[in-house]
Amino acid sequence: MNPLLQVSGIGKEYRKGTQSFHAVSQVDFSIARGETFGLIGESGSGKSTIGKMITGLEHPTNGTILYEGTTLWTGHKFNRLKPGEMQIVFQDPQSSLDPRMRVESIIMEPLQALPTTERKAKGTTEKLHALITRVGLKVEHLNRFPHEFSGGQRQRIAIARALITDPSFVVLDEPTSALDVSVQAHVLNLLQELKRERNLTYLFISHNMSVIRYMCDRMAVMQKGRIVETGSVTDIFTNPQDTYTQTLLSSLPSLHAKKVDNECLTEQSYEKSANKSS
Ligand SMILES: Nc1ncnc2c1ncn2[C@@H]1O[C@H](COP(=O)(O)OP(=O)(O)OP(=O)(O)O)[C@@H](O)[C@H]1O
Repeated sequence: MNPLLQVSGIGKEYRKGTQSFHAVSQVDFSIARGETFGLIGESGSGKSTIGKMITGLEHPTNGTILYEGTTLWTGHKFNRLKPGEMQIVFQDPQSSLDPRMRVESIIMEPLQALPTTERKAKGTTEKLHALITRVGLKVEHLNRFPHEFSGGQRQRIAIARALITDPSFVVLDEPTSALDVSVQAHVLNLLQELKRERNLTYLFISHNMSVIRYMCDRMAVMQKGRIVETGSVTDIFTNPQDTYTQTLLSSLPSLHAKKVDNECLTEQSYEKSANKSS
């Protein structure tokens, strides 16, 4: 079957004066429909730049990006195939939500990119109320401003905003890294449920191996702008081939540890937190 997204040889070079810096070099991967594909690597390894290039927020210096077999990045122009088809959720809802806008306007804003009939169909009061409730907030919250919410609630608003256009593909760029551990678990479980309910495909960016293991089917490990290893999460966790991947894995206390801290959330702790909330 053809992949939903295919990234081939993409690179991003930033220039400052006469200096140039390759943030991303020769990156290849593909994501099948319905899959969650993880990108992991240390800070500055190029993960966010890849997410931005796929969603058209940055233009690749070279390479190609295909979506449903159609070229997204043509080498000089980003072809947005269907408005709202692809969305992105950023790490920090504090800075990604406009503090002067009420929640209703924030969530509805992406619909502006859609043709009028589609905008009207997707932006009904009924759909808005169903969505805000589904992400765990209340209808009365629609009239409030971002500063009136906790970090976890703000990320739920960002998730609702990403889903209002009924996308098929969502880039999740460190969506829980700025949140408390117990809140992280709830938001990750919400993302899993929404994926199932809405047949979503995710590119999941994280620097946390445990989060990647919990969320993803396949993954790529990045170091200094390049992918050093790609494979199924199971294969990479049980038999890492690259020395950098081995180092990342060896820094995990234990995949079966009971310990819960900010750096390592185990699968067990997600389940425990999720059960507590239900
Ligand atoms: N607009 C820009 N201009 C110049 N350099 C940039 C720009 N955006 C990113 N970079 C540089 O590109 C490199 C990759 O950045 P990127 O944000 O993609 O890394 P990352 O792996 O997502 O890191 P983090 O986990 O810290 O977000 C970094 O060295 C960064 O400083």
